[in-house]
Amino acid sequence: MLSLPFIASTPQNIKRPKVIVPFAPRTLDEARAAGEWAARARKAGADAMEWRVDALADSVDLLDADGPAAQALEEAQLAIQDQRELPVLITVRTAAEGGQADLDDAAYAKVVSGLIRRTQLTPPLGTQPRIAVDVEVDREPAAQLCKQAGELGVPVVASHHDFDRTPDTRILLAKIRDMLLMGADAAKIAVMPKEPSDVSRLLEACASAVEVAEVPVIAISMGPLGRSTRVFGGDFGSAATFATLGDEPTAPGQIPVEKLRSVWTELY
Ligand SMILES: O=C1C[C@@](O)(C(=O)O)C[C@@H](O)[C@@H]1O
Repeated sequence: MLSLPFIASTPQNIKRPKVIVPFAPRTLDEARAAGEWAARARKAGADAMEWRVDALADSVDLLDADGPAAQALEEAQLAIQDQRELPVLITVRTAAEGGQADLDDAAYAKVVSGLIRRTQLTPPLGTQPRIAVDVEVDREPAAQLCKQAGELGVPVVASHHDFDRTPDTRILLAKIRDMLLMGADAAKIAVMPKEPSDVSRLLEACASAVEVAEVPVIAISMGPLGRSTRVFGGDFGSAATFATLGDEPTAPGQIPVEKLRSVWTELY
């Protein structure tokens, strides 16, 4: 298994999942503030940041592998590394899964593959990878992207989102199994509950996946109804949770990182 420093992987700290705070700049100017933003995130208690590259989709061409978005990302990663290396999860969330990047499978493969290649070049020689890449398991090139990342030593957090419903438990577990078969270094599911039993079912699926998976599992129930999973998901084996840094949430139900920390400090 590849090391994935921003994901809790030992039973001792599982109750306090790692906190990943999304950074979603919409313009290159906003992206240039990444180093500063990372410093604030670290101070507020983030264990890692997620760079939502898809948020740039309206202002730059994500498909241009050597274009401004890729260069901004590289500059920003260097700036972030100066901030005592807050680990980064790089995500291109497609419109099909609630993101801003309206890409077909071929375009998704091109953008993510380009990021994997650049990511591999970014950490200074001889240091551990501190950067992982999100791969949506439902995109046709997912397996090929996981393979490429594995060959280049870039950890993959495979993901599946459903903003409309919580699929059957059988489907949730099959998604996680697909992620593991593709060689992902972590498996993440974020789904929308319609009723309380959807939330408990998601947590149950998480707990049973954790028993067999050899990599960290992240399970999130979104929206106000699913908020408990963002706070107490660790009790069911979920290895990480996403929280805001005073910015707009990147998914419904996210809570501020400071609030999350203070609840945990009181309870655990
Ligand atoms: O996969 C996830 C989880 C998430 O959707 C959430 O529900 O917090 C937020 C996204 O930014 C991230 O890529």
